[in-house]
This record gives sequence, C-alpha cells and structure tokens, in this order.
Amino acid sequence: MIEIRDLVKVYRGRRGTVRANDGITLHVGPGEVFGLLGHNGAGKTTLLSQVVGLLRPTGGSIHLDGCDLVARPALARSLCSLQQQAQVPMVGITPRAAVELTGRIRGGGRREVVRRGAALAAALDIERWYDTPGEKLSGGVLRLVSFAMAAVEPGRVVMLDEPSNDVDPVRRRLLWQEVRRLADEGTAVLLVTHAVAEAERVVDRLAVLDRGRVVAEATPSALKGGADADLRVELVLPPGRPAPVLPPCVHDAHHSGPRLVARAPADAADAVGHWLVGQQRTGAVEEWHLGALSLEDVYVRLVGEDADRAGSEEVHRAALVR
Ligand SMILES: Nc1ncnc2c1ncn2[C@@H]1O[C@H](COP(=O)(O)OP(=O)(O)OP(=O)(O)O)[C@@H](O)[C@H]1O
Repeated sequence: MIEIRDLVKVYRGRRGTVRANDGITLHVGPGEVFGLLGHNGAGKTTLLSQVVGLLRPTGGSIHLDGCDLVARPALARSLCSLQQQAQVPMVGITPRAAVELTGRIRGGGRREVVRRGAALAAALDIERWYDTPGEKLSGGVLRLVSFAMAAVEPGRVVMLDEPSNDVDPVRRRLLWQEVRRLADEGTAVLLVTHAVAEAERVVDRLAVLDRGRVVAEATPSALKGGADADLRVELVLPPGRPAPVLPPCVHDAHHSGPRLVARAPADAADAVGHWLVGQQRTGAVEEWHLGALSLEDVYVRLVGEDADRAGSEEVHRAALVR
C-alpha cells in the first residue's frame, strides 16, 4: 500500500514561488490502477517525481508498506518504476537492449527479463521494431518502448506519466490491457493521463487535481453520480438548421459546431427519448444520443474553466503561493 499524506511541494525560483502540490493525501493498493487527472500544470508529474525519489517534498510524507520513501529515495527508486513524461532519448540502442538493460538494472534475472521483454513487445504489437535502432523509431513506438521499460521489472508501484501520448488507437487498447495486467499481477499502478475517456475504462479509482489540490477522488461511477445522476443529451443538427426549442427539463446546453450537448434528469429519460425520436422524424435533428454522463463530462465540469486558463502564463501566476 502506498500512502501519500499532506504532500506539499513548493518550487522556488527567480520568478516567484509555485505551490505545485498543496496538501495531497492519497492511498493506492496493490492490484489497483489509480488515475491522476488534472489540467496542465495541476501538479501530477511533481507528485510522481516525489514518490520515486527524484524530488524531495517540501512537506508531508510518502510511505510504501510502512517504509518512509522520503527518507529513503534509493529504496523508492528500487520499489517504484516510472515511465516519465519526457521521452528518454534512444539513440544507438534498440528497444530490445533498452528494455532488457532496464530490467537487469532493476534487479531482474537475465532469462526472465528477456522473456518478459519479448512478451511485452508482442502484447504491444511492436515486435517488428524490437531490433531497430531507437533513432529510426516513431514517437508512438518510442512511447510504447518506454512503457515496456517501466513494466519489464515493475517493482511494487508502477507510475506512468501520459503513456498513451502519440500512440495509435489500436495500440492504445493494447497498452491499456497491459496496464490492467500489471495491476492484476499485484502491482499498484499510478496513471497520469489526459485521455479521460480511456482512463474511465482502465482505472479502479481516480483523483482529479486542480492547482495542486485533490478536488475529487472516487471510482469513475461514483464520480459520475451513480444511478440518479443526470443524463447526457446530444443532438446532431442538419447543416444550417437552428437548434430546436428544448424541453424545459433539458438544461446546461452548449453548442459545438452542429452538435448540441446538454443534460437532463434521469427520471426524465422517457420523455426526453420520445421528444428526440419526434425531432428526428421531423428532420429537426439528424442524429441523437441519450445516455449516462461520461467521465469526461464530469471532469470538464470539475476543472473545465481552470483547464481553459491552465495553458496560459496567467495560470502560473494563479498557482503562485496564495
Ligand atoms: N522545476 C520546476 N521549477 C519551477 N516550477 C515548476 C517546476 N516543475 C514544475 N513546475 C511548476 O509546477 C506546477 C505543476 O507542474 P507539473 O509538471 O507537476 O504539472 P502537471 O500536472 O504534470 O502538468 P502537465 O499535465 O502539463 O504535464 C506548474 O505550475 C509548473 O509550471
């Protein structure tokens, strides 16, 4: 069990002070995939870097099965493996060499590392590039290779910082299967991703970070509000047609091109369904969808406005110590 308690990380520099983690408390158990979601600059990478002993917290504690990882960063590095967000340069070395070398450095036996490396390459469908020099590989394949490096000799905790970036949709599915397999074999997996819709399928629990703080922590279905939660209503309008007048129970409507997305209470499902069928019959609506809210809907609601600001310099100022 990894236990993070009241974790604070303050960066001090010439341009000011940034409180990147502001009192984070989380625990992740063996066999669990725990998602960390949050806008750019929310403090996710900072959190992982402290767990693995690359950064020293300003305050708070990190324990793994009772061992103090802050006091013992070398132990943290041996018990936890990390796929970093930045791509490790792989010039003059093949994926096979990189994966096997990492596994050996992390204490794996030669045969087992060779076997697991080959199994990962097959499972991620990157076998054809396994002996190709790194400088000739595409960004997506390099990303999968660095996942394999983190997974070959995983330790107790595997931390993955945006592992699916640049990876094609088919291999993303393979990647999520391997993430799940790591957990099923007993590893605790901490997964940072912006692929919220995909995270929903792979994580057991997740936390949403907003400017260094946990603003929500739950299972995906609990975050979505369970059976009584609002429904998502989506209409696709024919080109050039204005949106129809919505029934009064449909609220929070917003447009995106020909699409109109809104919410409706769960107990209005029948009425809204009938209305949608009628609208399609008259040609006012080309297509429609009525269903459960997605995790992405909930996420955008939680941090949407902050996320909009997050790419800008202003947010860096907003994150300055309050
Ligand atoms: N070495 C550093 N020195 C100063 N500030 C830093 C440093 N590293 C990160 N920060 C700041 O700390 C905050 C959190 O950054 P962090 O990289 O942890 O966010 P993140 O959630 O991983 O973002 P992203 O999703 O964009 O990767 C940001 O405001 C960032 O600018």
